Amino acid sequence: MSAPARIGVVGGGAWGTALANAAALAGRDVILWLRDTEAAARMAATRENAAYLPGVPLHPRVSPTATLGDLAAADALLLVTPAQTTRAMAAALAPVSPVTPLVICAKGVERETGAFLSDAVAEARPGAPVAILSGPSFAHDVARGLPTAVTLAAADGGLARDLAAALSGPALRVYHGTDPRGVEIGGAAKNVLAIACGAVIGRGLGESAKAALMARGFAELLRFAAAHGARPETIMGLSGLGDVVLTCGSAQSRNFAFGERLGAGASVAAASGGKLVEGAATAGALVGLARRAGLDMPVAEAVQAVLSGEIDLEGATGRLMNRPLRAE
Ligand SMILES: NC(=O)c1ccc[n+]([C@@H]2O[C@H](COP(=O)([O-])OP(=O)(O)OC[C@H]3O[C@@H](n4cnc5c(N)ncnc54)[C@H](O)[C@@H]3O)[C@@H](O)[C@H]2O)c1
Ligand SMILES: O=P(O)(O)OC[C@H](O)CO
Repeated sequence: MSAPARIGVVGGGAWGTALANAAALAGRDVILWLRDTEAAARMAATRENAAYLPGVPLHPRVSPTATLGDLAAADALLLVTPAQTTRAMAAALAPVSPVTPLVICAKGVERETGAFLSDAVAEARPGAPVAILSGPSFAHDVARGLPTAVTLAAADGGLARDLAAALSGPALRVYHGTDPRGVEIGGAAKNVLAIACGAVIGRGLGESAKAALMARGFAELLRFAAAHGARPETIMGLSGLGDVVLTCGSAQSRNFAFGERLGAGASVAAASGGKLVEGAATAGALVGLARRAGLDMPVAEAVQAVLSGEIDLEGATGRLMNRPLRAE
């Protein structure tokens, strides 16, 4: 494909709006679809997404809409609703734009089926090219034009290159690649690890413990990725290591903040503060995939055991610290 001129963004939360602004800054015309008609009208009138990105002006090239059919004019579609809704969104788009390339920007694994999002989307919308965009990127940073870099990968390297060029702008540098599995695994798994790191800080176990957990969690991410056909260099890049460092090191992350509140004694139900916590939705599916592949993922297992109420945080810490000693 040649570089797409019009980008459709599906989902008007924090990340969808930030990506819409970034694509507009990159020179694209952007159709931003929201499911809520009133919210779309309000955004069009006020030129601001007050619910998710207050104080950030919407770029003039971004047109909010609640009409799914408007997305038919787009040359590429970014899927930016929560991971657990990605399959349904892709299916809803099938009649509107059956072959338009889809870029999955959500981070997670399907809870019900254990499917990677690229497989879920391919099933829901066969025949349409699929790409993944992921990397260290807080919506509030990107929306304010602060610089970062992410990776966009697709099986078709030419498609990935064209899409990356279309979305790259003054503050968002989009690298391209041909390992979509590696990119999606990094984005999904780092959220689970960030919950664990947040919990360590919330319990007052210290920065040394957090660093040790991050490193061991990263080792299990590498094992998981290799067993699922991803390339190690992808995991060492922006969408793996880059996003682990960001998300596990900042209370700006919703996953980290959720873990931190759990560590401080909040219940699982209360700890999200009503925000989207993708790692909580993905932990069980990630652990299920690891078990099926015969992989040892003690950090992800500990997160899932705490979330399911099987053990408390003290029990999880004891379990991790008392594992048999082994070579690194
Ligand atoms: N916020 C970030 O910094 C950031 C950065 C990179 C990736 N992501 C990923 O992007 C995805 C979305 O995150 P977000 O931060 O935009 O979340 P958000 O909570 O800010 O917004 C989610 C949006 O999706 C909409 N939505 C929810 N369910 C829907 C459904 N069934 N159908 C249609 N729309 C629905 C909501 O109304 C809302 O507009 C997540 O997978 C997240 O991991 C977020
Ligand atoms: O706020 P979080 O934890 O969903 O993280 C946002 C992004 O994924 C960071 O790259």
